[in-house]
Order: sequence, then C-alpha cells, then structure tokens
Amino acid sequence: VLEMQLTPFPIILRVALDQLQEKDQAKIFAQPVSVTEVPDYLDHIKHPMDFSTMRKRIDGHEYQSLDEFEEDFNLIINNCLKYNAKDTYFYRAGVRMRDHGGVILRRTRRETERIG
Ligand SMILES: CCOC(=O)c1ccc2c(c1)NC(=O)[C@@H](C)N2
Repeated sequence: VLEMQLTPFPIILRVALDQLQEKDQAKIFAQPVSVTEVPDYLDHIKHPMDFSTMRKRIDGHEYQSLDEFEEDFNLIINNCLKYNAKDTYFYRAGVRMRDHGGVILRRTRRETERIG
C-alpha cells in the first residue's frame, strides 16, 4: 500500500540536517567559509554552501523535494573536495561527511516514501 509520510516536510528536513550536523563535530561545515580567514575562497568556489544556509532555506520553504535538499548538501561536499588539497584535514573531513551523509539521506528518503 502506498503510504505517504505524515510528518510535515520541513520537520523531516530539519531532522536530516540535525543528523548530518552530528557528523560535523568540528563544525567546519556549520557556517559559510570565512572570507577573512580564507581570502581567495570565492575565487575558486562560485556557489558556497553551509549547514546554516541550508537551515535558513528549510525555514523559508525553499526546498520542494529531498533532491533539492541533497543538491545543497552535495554542494557543501564538492566545494570542500575542490578547494582543499587531498592531504588536508578539511578534504578528509569532506570525504567522511560525504559517506556519512549518503547513509543518512538514503534512510531519510526511504522513511519518506514508504510503499508497504
Ligand atoms: C578559522 C579558520 O577557519 C578556516 O580556515 C576554515 C574554516 C572552515 C572551513 C574551511 C576553512 N574550509 C573549508 O573548505 C570548509 C570545509 N570549512
């Protein structure tokens, strides 16, 4: 039986975002990369993204689907893997977040669309 999720969509996204941020204990993905700390960041990264911006987009009802939410998550990861050299702490944190995020987002998608 096709069973759609009864939980409001913004709640589902906030729970997923909280689960992603649990995997960012160092909070390196929590806020926009500081252009004072990293002056050349915006020369390389044309579409910055971070978890606080994603939270604002949830509150502003800017995500119409889980795909759109995942698109911003993938932006965080791909920006990180692009800007940081492979032998850096940041790059390795990006790889780990990509892997953790995949598990969390797959579970969220499965729980949202239940076909019983
Ligand atoms: C206080 C100094 O902070 C940083 O240099 C810094 C802080 C956070 C960062 C970052 C750099 N680079 C990044 O690519 C993303 C993952 N986060």
